[in-house]
Amino acid sequence: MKTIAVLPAGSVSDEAARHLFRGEEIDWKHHRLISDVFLSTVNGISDYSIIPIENTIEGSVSLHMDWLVHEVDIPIQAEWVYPSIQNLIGRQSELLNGSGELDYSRIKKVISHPVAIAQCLQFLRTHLPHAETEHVSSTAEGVRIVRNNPNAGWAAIGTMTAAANESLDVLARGITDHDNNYTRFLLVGSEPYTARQSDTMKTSILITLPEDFPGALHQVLSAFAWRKINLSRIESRPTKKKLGNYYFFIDIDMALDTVLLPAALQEIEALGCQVRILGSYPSFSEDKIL
Ligand SMILES: O=C(O)C(=O)C[C@]1(C(=O)O)C=C[C@@H](O)C=C1
Repeated sequence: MKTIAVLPAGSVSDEAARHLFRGEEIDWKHHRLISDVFLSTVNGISDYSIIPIENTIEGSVSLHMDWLVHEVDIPIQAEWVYPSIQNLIGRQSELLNGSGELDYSRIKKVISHPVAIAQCLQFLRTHLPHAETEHVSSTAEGVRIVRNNPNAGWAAIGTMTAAANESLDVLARGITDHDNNYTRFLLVGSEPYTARQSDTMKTSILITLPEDFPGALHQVLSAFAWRKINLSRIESRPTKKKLGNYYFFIDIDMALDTVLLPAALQEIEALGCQVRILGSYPSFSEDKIL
């Protein structure tokens, strides 16, 4: 049986993980903090960790990308997308006005993961402009805090699963700014993921450019372009070593052993760039796994 580390039960990560591994018997290790999710696999307690990496509305989850690059060295073994459906959760009985209707003005604080709050800004501006927001380590953690603090006038943003787990009410359903709100998740660990096959493979690499080499990025991109190698993402992040120094996180739409790719990477190394392979893995789009 595989052991998999993930954010708490009822988080979007937990729902997404159960979806990818449906039908399999898994020993789930739930952690409050994403750092502990990573470390569980680093320390050999889990076979894999589940990491949310990018969201339709909010973009890349920088903290998680930085952990993947700076703090740990575990390969990516799969990626998949899963819908992030957020709801306003609380205790309805505490929030009714004299006519027995839900009264948003009674909600003083909304607690959730910062990425989930960012996905629901229009709803918050429209219905809860007076409420303060508090960031916590997962949507499920926010729901747990609301459950533990009755009569405080607090609500959380989270999943229907978390509301059911904590016996709270769903005060408003589907409150994200856009309906097509998906999160891309990574499965990291030392063993390849073989439970499902995908006809789409990806390779993620990290490129550090040589200093004082005008046009280096242009030359790197040319190495892919003239071979007609498609890149699905390119993003710069600070190296954290010197102000103004960046590395480039690049997703390539092919497996590492595809004929053209090793030659492109050799060409890039010959320019004096450092290339780190973060993984070569199957990619599952929502219509393939839903
Ligand atoms: O807090 C959760 O439920 C998570 O799984 C984390 C996370 C994230 O880190 O982006 C994942 C997806 C959601 O859209 C919001 C938060």
